[in-house]
Amino acid sequence: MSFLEVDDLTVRFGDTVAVDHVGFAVEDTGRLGIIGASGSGKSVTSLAIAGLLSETARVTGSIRLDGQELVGLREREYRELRGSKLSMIFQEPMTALDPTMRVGRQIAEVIALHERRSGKRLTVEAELARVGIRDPQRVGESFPHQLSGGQRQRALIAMAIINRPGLVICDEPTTALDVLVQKQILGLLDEVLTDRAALFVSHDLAVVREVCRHIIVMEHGRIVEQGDVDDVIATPEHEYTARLVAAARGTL
Ligand SMILES: Nc1ncnc2c1ncn2[C@@H]1O[C@H](COP(=O)(O)OP(=O)(O)OP(=O)(O)O)[C@@H](O)[C@H]1O
Repeated sequence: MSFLEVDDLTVRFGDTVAVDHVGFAVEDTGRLGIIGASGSGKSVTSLAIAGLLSETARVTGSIRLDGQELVGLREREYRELRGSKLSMIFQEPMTALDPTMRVGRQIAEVIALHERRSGKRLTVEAELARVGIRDPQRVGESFPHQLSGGQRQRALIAMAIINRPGLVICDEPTTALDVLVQKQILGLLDEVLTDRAALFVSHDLAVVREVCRHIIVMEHGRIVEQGDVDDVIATPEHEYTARLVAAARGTL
């Protein structure tokens, strides 16, 4: 049994089929890249797994995390799960962080939840240092707008791994960053995702290749190709994948 097993997942918004009979599996230290153009269903797939779709979404099929069925779970149960077994890292850290609260306090809140559950003591400074922040005290005392984009994303990554979740879903985690900082954050993700399962959503093939061995390619809500990332890039079988690879030439 894989750590994450998605079978026959379909998500509808009214008559729109956003995700169409999708299935894949991720082992407990595996990493799967989900790639595709805008509107192909990447985000809806990851939001379905995290239980963060709007109430208008109709989800059918099966999502099993560590053996537990998630489709049909109540919001309260999902919240419990998001605080323990799974977490998400989004594109824009400015919207994911509370602009009115110092970063250290936001991290302390997640730590408090974790300590209540695990009994383990953690400190804000150690958690910020874990994600490569060199001056954790200053960063902890800052408001989000006083930090660089890279520092904000590091703070969010710290929050996402405090509970040591078995699955981390990264949705375009470096898209908002400039190329140099993007490289650093990808290096950090590569490090912090080592002992867990990860889903890595991106429209950028070069980014996915940095961190994932396996990818699925989505178009119009369906998986049109999957396999080893280097094989897919070298010999794309689907015409849509070939176009993605051609568009990414020069960055691969
Ligand atoms: N809340 C919603 N209500 C109605 N339709 C939605 C909703 N969320 C997503 N969709 C539709 O589902 C489809 C898939 O969207 P999704 O956001 O998963 O694409 P994506 O591949 O992640 O694209 P992007 O890279 O732009 O984020 C799109 O046609 C989108 O319009």
